[in-house]
Amino acid sequence: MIQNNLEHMRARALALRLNGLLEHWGEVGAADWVAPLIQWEEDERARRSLARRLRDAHLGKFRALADFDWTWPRRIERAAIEELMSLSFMKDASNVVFLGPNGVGKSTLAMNVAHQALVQGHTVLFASASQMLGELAALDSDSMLRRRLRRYTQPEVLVIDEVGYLSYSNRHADLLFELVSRRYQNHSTIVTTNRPFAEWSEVFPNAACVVSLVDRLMHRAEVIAVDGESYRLKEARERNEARARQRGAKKAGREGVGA
Ligand SMILES: Nc1ncnc2c1ncn2[C@@H]1O[C@H](COP(=O)(O)OP(=O)(O)OP(=O)(O)O)[C@@H](O)[C@H]1O
Repeated sequence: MIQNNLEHMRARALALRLNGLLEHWGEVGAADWVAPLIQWEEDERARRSLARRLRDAHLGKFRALADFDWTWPRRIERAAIEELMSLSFMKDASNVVFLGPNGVGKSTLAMNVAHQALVQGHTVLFASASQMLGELAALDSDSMLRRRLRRYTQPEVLVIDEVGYLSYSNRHADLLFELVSRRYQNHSTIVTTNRPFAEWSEVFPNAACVVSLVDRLMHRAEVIAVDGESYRLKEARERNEARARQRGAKKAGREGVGA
């Protein structure tokens, strides 16, 4: 038992590359202070790794799933979304597509899944479709393009947000196809879009690669459809109603004092 424990601790020290400690393992391996030292080192490295991956992911601020109002959307598959949080879709590099109209929480849900992947130790990159494709299309040297494509190919989860709000050129379509092909069967891609795939030929008009692009994205993909009224509009309406009530209360107060 004690021997097993020592072996296990030595393996952890090896994984941490604590070479100085390993060099003197025969003398100090069984000492009381070794276990906490290894634990501190593991905790600190995990903390730094998460901080680094969070910084590189460019997720920005988002509402946590715990504060998501499941009763607001007319249609939402809560169980399917909660299942996504287990990240099982990443095991076979499946993709996820959040489909629905404006303001129903597609980006928020995608960001929650992406954040869960970060917490579980994966690398993530969040990008808006137009910013990403615009940036790639502006690169005129092949070597820069290859390098930049790698930035979007390597993360274990790439979120491409808001495909479909603008219409794109053939060059944009080719770049998205290139990216999706490189990630295909290697890493998961999460897409948010307001347009069903049947309409992507309008998002990428005249682009020859649209059918192949959709084919690769959809080969292994879970489509999560969310439908309903915009939560942004709901919040704006509630803010206006609260302001109107405040104004009404102030007016009533003034009239009350004057009376
Ligand atoms: N059901 C919900 N409960 C709580 N907040 C929500 C809900 N749905 C959306 N929101 C909030 O509304 C705002 C808009 O949501 P989000 O950007 O995720 O929607 P979207 O579907 O991606 O919209 P768009 O397509 O316009 O980008 C965010 O601040 C988000 O936190």
